[in-house]
Amino acid sequence: MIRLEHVSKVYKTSTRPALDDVSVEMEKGEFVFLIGPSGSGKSTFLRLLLREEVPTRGRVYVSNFDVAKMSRRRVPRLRQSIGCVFQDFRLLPTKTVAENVAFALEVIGKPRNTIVKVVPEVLQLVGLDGKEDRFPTELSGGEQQRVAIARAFVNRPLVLIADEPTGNLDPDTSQDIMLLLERINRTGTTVIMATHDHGIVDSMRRRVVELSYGKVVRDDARGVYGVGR
Ligand SMILES: Nc1ncnc2c1ncn2[C@@H]1O[C@H](COP(=O)(O)OP(=O)(O)OP(=O)(O)O)[C@@H](O)[C@H]1O
Repeated sequence: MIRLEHVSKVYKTSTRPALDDVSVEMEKGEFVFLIGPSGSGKSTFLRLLLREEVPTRGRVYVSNFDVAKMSRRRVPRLRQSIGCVFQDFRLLPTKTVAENVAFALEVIGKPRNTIVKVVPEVLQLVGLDGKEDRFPTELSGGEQQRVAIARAFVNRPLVLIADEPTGNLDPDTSQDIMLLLERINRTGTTVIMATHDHGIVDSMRRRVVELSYGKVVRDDARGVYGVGR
């Protein structure tokens, strides 16, 4: 599903590689935590999957996309197969909950009758039925993240990338968001989550890929956040 082969990334303004000869493979349906200290390369890893950056060396494959080599014209198709969730939710403030989710389908040209059918379904899946007409400012942080997850998932992506999705949430709300990401993962969607949250990683016991100075220093099938720390 996802394969990086000897990937290095050196940003133009930097001498030290942000990623340094990374080779890793993730299967369809896996749940993978990407961990490591600030600056270790997690966001760079995720940006390469989305073709927001191209590697300096190496190959990146997502599903049947040769991400680094594909033409610019095909990039929107790649991005349609990857849903994204961020720490700061990134909702459109002037749109309601339902409109935020519908917008993700409108921009890729889905027909109206599909949109009116699937938006309520996904809002129910994330536990937001009854709140479809609220604006983001009228929601708690946890609810806003649910909207963001609904928006990321409504097009049934192959992969869901979550970059610190619980970074702005309290522990109980974080736990609820993790249950939701697990539920999405059970539908067969590969989930890759960058996080600094020890508690979540330790309680879920999923695959843990640890980066340090741009290198993969650990890859455990049912890992915890810190080994020997
Ligand atoms: N656009 C950029 N231009 C130059 N250097 C960059 C750029 N983006 C990231 N870097 C550098 O690349 C390295 C890896 O950064 P990256 O953001 O991937 O780390 P991270 O593990 O996601 O960190 P954090 O946990 O703080 O989000 C860092 O040294 C960072 O300063």
